[in-house]
Amino acid sequence: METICPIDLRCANEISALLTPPSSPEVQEYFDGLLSTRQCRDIGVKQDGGFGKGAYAASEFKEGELVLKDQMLVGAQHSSNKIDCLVCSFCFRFIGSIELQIGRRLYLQQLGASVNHDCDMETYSYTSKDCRETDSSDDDDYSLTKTSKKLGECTSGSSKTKLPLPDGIVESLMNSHLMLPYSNMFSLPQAVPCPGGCGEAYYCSSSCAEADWETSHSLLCTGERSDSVCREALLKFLQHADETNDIFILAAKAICSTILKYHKLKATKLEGQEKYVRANASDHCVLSLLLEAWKPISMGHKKRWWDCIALPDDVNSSDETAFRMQIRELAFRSLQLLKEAVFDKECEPLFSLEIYGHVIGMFELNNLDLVVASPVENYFLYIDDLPYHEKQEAEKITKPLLDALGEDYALCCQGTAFFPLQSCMNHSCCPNAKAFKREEDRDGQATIIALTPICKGEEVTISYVDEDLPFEDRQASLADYGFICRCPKCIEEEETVRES
Ligand SMILES: C[S@@+](CC[C@H](N)C(=O)[O-])C[C@H]1O[C@@H](n2cnc3c(N)ncnc32)[C@H](O)[C@@H]1O
Repeated sequence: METICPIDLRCANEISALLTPPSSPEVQEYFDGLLSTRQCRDIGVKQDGGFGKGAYAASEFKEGELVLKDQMLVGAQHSSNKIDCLVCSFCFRFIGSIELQIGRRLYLQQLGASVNHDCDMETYSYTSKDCRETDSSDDDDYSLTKTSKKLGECTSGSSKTKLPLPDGIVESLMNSHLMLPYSNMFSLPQAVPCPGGCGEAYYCSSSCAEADWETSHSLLCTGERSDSVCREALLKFLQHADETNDIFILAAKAICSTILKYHKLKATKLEGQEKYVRANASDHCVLSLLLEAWKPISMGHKKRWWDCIALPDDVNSSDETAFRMQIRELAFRSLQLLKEAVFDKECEPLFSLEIYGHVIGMFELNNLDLVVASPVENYFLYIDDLPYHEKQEAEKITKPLLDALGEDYALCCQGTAFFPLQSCMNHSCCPNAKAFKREEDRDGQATIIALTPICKGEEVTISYVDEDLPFEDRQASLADYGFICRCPKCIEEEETVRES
């Protein structure tokens, strides 16, 4: 495919440095540092097992034991899920109050914002065939990767008739005039608005607001105090991502966090220098600092998005080249909008299509569903469990709300996130660990539990696909990750298939 992005030519050397896989000692040092900050017992990341990096047990694990709780490096709530719940834009905790969560949902429902939620819209043919996202309430495991949503794909999809409420109820829920019985048992952090004034991002605390601002939101905020170059272009970029694939928002967060980190590193470096050196500091890219800022992204396994995305079922294999070209053009359109919005001359290589494609590809190959359980569900369950008289009394108020909300009355926060340690885990069709999202683990983190006893020194493996599928289906699904599985189960079943 010919080059369509001039930055790819102009910054070829820098791009090559950014995409060079880190050395083994660098990998070791980075992940050892990360592991020291995580809730985990004795695992390590090594780069030698034949499939690139892998995670290894540094001591024994018993069946059912927690192997790792990993925090996301970068994550985003699905655009379509934003009407279902109000969560902290940085840590994804539910915020406001039970009343606000219910009132806001009903208000948006009334506005007809959930019109797209009947999932009848035509699916966007550019997105992965494997948008295997299921309703998380029915599914206890994380699904690895392919979490980007198709246009019109929805999280709330109840077809059950929702009963309307009398006038004024929704408003009084939203402005806290109506207090629901027992809701004080489920208090949520107050919603802190974005300091940039976008009115889009809310937080559970000022520390989350500050952290998000410093990490990437100062560049991606559409408010008056935004540091973006052009707010109109930013709005266009966000709209384009909403309409096509919200994985672009994740890629923008990764690029912006690298830019902000680069400038912080540069400022720290200049701090100790003479005044005239600071005044004359060039605005040329200091590659060593850009590489340092890029380190967390450099550690992720990557391929170009248009090379690794699975061919959708409705695309004929004879049209594969044209399809991949379209995907690349879609990414280029998104990149152009992002560039107009937040371009930074010193970090120009980050705006090359090569880098953008690899960042999106990294999310495509590694991401897990992000799931945070709704406190609204717990609230209604609590009411349901009350002693008979208290329940009857409470339900005079809560029952009409439940009826108005419909059967998907308490949807989880759903999104997609990159978990750096979990993403080092290789696949096996007979895995010894599993990424769960049990009720108690729906907190936005990736929870890895031992499925079998794991010995010291053994590789920790998870299954990227449903390991109970027949051999051929498993291999077909794994082709999306660009490898053929040669685990003992596959070798055995391959022979059986060949013999039959
Ligand atoms: C989520 S990453 C796992 C970590 C990866 N090995 C790394 O170096 O970062 C997934 C990629 O690892 C490789 N991989 C994982 N499991 C494998 C297996 N059983 N056989 C061959 N390659 C595997 C494939 O390249 C796959 O796309």
